[in-house]
Amino acid sequence: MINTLVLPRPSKALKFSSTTLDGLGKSKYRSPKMELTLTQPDDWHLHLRDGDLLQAVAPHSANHFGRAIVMPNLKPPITTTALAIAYRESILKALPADSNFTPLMTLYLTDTTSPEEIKLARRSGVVFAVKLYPAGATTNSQDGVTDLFGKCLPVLEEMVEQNMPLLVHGEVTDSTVDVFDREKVFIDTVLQPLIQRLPSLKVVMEHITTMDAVSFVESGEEGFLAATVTPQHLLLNRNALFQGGLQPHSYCLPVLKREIHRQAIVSAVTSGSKRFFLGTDSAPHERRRKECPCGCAGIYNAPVALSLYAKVFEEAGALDKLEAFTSFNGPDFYGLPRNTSKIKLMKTSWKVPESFSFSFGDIIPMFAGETLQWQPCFS
Ligand SMILES: NC(=O)N[C@@H](CC(=O)O)C(=O)O
Ligand SMILES: [Zn+2]
Ligand SMILES: [Zn+2]
Repeated sequence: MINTLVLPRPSKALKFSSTTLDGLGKSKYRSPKMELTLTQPDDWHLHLRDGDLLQAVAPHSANHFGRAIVMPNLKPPITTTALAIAYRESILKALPADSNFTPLMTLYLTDTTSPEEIKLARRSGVVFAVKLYPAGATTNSQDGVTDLFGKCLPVLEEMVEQNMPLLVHGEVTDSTVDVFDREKVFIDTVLQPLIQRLPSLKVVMEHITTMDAVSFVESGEEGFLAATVTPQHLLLNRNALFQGGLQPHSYCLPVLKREIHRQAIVSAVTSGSKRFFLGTDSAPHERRRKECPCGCAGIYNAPVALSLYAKVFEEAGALDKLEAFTSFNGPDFYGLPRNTSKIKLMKTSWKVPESFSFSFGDIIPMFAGETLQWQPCFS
């Protein structure tokens, strides 16, 4: 299925602009009028959290995405199939009544995860991957793996048996390694040896940030090695962290890198390669946990992600490649059916809210208060 770029369709566009676009009046509608019709996208890397945060953010993802790989780094983490089943139930309860959103659950790998747990996960039908957090690498990773080859080989071998993908936060945690080099060193010291040892293990390198990761993924076996890519790593370089002062809402892990890396990632995803697919890494934290002396890592992008991906592909002159990235490459890699429903993106200016306010606090979205050009809408 090829995505359709229709230009112009004035009457339909105006109808959408007045009735279905959030907070948007006809007066803001700009020419030339364009709309993109895409097979409904999925998000292959999402943090939905739990409790109040889950209630707050689940509708944003459910509005735009059909399915999402839900990350297991809760406190305490989702380390068993039983916990994943219970977490899935609470996600389903947090969704709007008419939502068809499907959470695809993951297990948090630890030094003590058993091969039997992988069998249970596969049999459950609701767990679709296992997530590797090197202990100490990122938010809520303290229970992660301390020694992958020393502690986890039997589990990884069982994952090969069960055709269960390993999703990887690809950074070393050695404090003597420069924070901007941690992804590259992880590729050289962990991922390369892992793939050599277990070539039939399906591996997704999550939220890639460097040209080194691009080359590594491109050199792997298609169908066995792939990567998710976030809006922030496509649109921002490390200057964004210090633009006019310290910018906590641009801080995520792996940290933003140099412009040359951003460009390599843009080239990779807009090339049409099947090895790269949409994973927002939308990672909400309450404002007071970001704007504080030791602010935590994570960017909340669920409400803006599709607009931002469209912007990247448009600026690269590759809108014809957008749909494969948002809607085909992910399910194809996971061996799941592609979605059949469609969504539309309208080329129209809209302002990103400054914040989302809830009784428990505020969440600041990526590009808060800025004007974007593509807006998802539903007819
Ligand atoms: N990306 C982030 O900066 N943070 C994520 C964890 C992760 O994906 O590494 C989070 O859970 O907040
Ligand atoms: Zn991560
Ligand atoms: Zn993440």
